[in-house]
Amino acid sequence: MKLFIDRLSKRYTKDKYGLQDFSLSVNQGILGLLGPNGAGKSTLLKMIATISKPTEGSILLNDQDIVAQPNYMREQLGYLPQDFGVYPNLNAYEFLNYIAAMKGIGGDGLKTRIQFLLEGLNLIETAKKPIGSYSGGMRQRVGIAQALLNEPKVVIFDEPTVGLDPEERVRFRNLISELADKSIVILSSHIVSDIDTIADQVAIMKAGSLITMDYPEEIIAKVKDKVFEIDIPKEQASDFKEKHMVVNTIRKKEEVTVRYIANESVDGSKKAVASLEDAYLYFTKTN
Ligand SMILES: Nc1ncnc2c1ncn2[C@@H]1O[C@H](COP(=O)(O)OP(=O)(O)OP(=O)(O)O)[C@@H](O)[C@H]1O
Repeated sequence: MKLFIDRLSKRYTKDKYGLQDFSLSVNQGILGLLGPNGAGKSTLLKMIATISKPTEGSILLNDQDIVAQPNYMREQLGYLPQDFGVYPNLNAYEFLNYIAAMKGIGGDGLKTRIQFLLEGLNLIETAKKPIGSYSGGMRQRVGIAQALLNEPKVVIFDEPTVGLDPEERVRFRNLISELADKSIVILSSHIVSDIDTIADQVAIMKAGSLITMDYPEEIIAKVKDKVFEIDIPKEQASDFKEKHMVVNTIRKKEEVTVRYIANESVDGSKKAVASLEDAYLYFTKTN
């Protein structure tokens, strides 16, 4: 599988671009798309999912132009949109069978597949109750299940972990890791911890553009000499925050430990081991 995106742009109004001049190439595995609100993640994912058309540029799946031939993508696609809607009166079995019918999936394997997904997503116990009675996290898991019904070769999840508790996140990760051996999986989030343990590669976006894309360890390496920690009196913390790019502060009894990013450290600081969170902040705040 190979997805190739070349100079893709989406213009919403005369001078409003949701995405501009965006290029990337991915093969099998998990790509984590990170970016703050409004970065253009959903705009990009909708175009890859053939829900919306680019203003400029091309998207090729295995060298096939999917803007001109969206069915080539649709046949192989599993998509969880950000605003996933459900039919509240259907239970999970009925809903998944309905989606399967819409997608033209049937045959002997369907029942087993639905059972496998409901088990993998911890939905078996509630699967016979109407979806309208589910919590937000449970609905999200039904959304994940519907995207995986057809054993897709391209899986697109727009903010999949919204509403999932830590245990469900682990289940989700396990399910996705298995998929990624054979498929291209693209996940978006604005929360670094949702992405960092699962993604093979990470793309950081901001204001409709790709800032950087690489293996997580390579992205972290780019900030490895720029992350520091310093203990300062509590009353100096807000002044320090104004002058430096602060990642977080840990309050102690008398003082606070401030983690910050800078090209040169302040006297009294010690170097910290950089994380993807640090790199994300660095790339989205300085570029
Ligand atoms: N239908 C639309 N019409 C006009 N502008 C839009 C439309 N959809 C998105 N935008 C704008 O395009 C930009 C990118 O939005 P997009 O939803 O792709 O970002 P995002 O990274 O997915 O953000 P979020 O995490 O908040 O969903 C934003 O400035 C947004 O306001």
